[in-house]
Amino acid sequence: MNTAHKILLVVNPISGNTKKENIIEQVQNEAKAIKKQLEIYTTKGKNDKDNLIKLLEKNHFEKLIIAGGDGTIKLGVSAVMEIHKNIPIGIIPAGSANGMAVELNLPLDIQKAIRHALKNTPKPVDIVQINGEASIHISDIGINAALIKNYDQSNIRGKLGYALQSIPTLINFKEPFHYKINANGKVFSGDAIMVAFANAQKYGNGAVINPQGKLNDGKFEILIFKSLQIPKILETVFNEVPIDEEFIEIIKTNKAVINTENPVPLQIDGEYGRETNFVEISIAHKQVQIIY
Ligand SMILES: Nc1ncnc2c1ncn2[C@@H]1O[C@H](COP(=O)(O)OP(=O)(O)OP(=O)(O)O)[C@@H](O)[C@H]1O
Repeated sequence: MNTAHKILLVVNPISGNTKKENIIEQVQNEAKAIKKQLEIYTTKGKNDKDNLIKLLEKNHFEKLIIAGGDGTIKLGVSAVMEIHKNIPIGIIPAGSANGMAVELNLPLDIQKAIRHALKNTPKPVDIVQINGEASIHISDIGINAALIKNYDQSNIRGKLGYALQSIPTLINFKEPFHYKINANGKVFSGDAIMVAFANAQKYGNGAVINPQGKLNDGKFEILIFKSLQIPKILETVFNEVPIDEEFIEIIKTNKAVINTENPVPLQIDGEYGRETNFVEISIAHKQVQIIY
C-alpha cells in the first residue's frame, strides 16, 4: 500500500476523562478533506510504546497526531525518538492539564487544534532525557511527584482528583530531602522540598514555574524549591502566580546528576515513575519536530 500521504492518529481513550469518538470523527473528516489516509492507534495503557514503534517501523507515516495529554505526547515522542525517523508530531489537546499544548500556545479548541496539526509545519524541540526516559515538559522529584503518585493511585481523574489528593499528600509528605547536584562543573547541595527539571516554562494551568525555559536552546533548567517554602510552592504550582526567584534557585545547564540522601518520588511529564535517589539528566538538542 502507498503510505506516503498517510497520517497516524494516536488516541488515548481515557485522557482528560473525555470520550474521543468526536475527535476521531473530526480528524477523519479533516484528513479526508485534504486527501490524506488516516490510520488510528488507540492506546491500551500497556505496551503502547512497543506497539507504536512497530507501527512506525512498518509504515511511512508523514505525520503523527496525538490526541491526549502530556503522557500521550511523551509516548509518541519516545517512540519517534527510538526509531530515529524524524516524523513531525501534531497535538490535539485532549488531556487533563494539557501542559505541553499550553506551553506551545496551541489552540485548545479541538477543531482548531486538528486543523493546526494537519496544516502547519513543524519546528525542532529539545527533549530532556531523565534516567534514559524522554521528558517533553516538566518533571520533578519531591512534593509534586508525591501528589501525582497519590493521584495516579486514586480512581478520580482530572483536576478534581489532583486537588482531592493534595491535602493528605501534603500532610504525609516527609520533607525536606537532602540533595547534591553536579552541573556546570560545580556541586550544589542543600535541602529542598521539590527539585524540578524543566524545558518548558509553565504547568498546564498556566502557572509559570520556569520563566527562563526555552524549548530549543539546548539547555534545561533545574529549579530548586528550598524547604520552608511550601506556601510559595503551592502558590506557584496551583495559581497563575509568577515565581519569586528569591525563593528558588535556578541552574541552567545541558546535563546534570542529582543524588538525594533518601529515595524521593520522581514524576516525568505528569506520570509517576518511582522513588529514586539518583537522577541523571541530559538534553537531546532539537531531536523532535513538533507542530506549533
Ligand atoms: N486504554 C487505556 N486504559 C487505561 N489507561 C490508559 C489507556 N491508554 C493510556 N492510558 C494511560 O494514560 C496515561 C496518559 O494520560 P495523559 O497524560 O495523556 O492524559 P491526562 O493525564 O488526562 O492529561 P495531562 O497529562 O495533560 O494532565 C498513561 O499513564 C497511560 O498508561
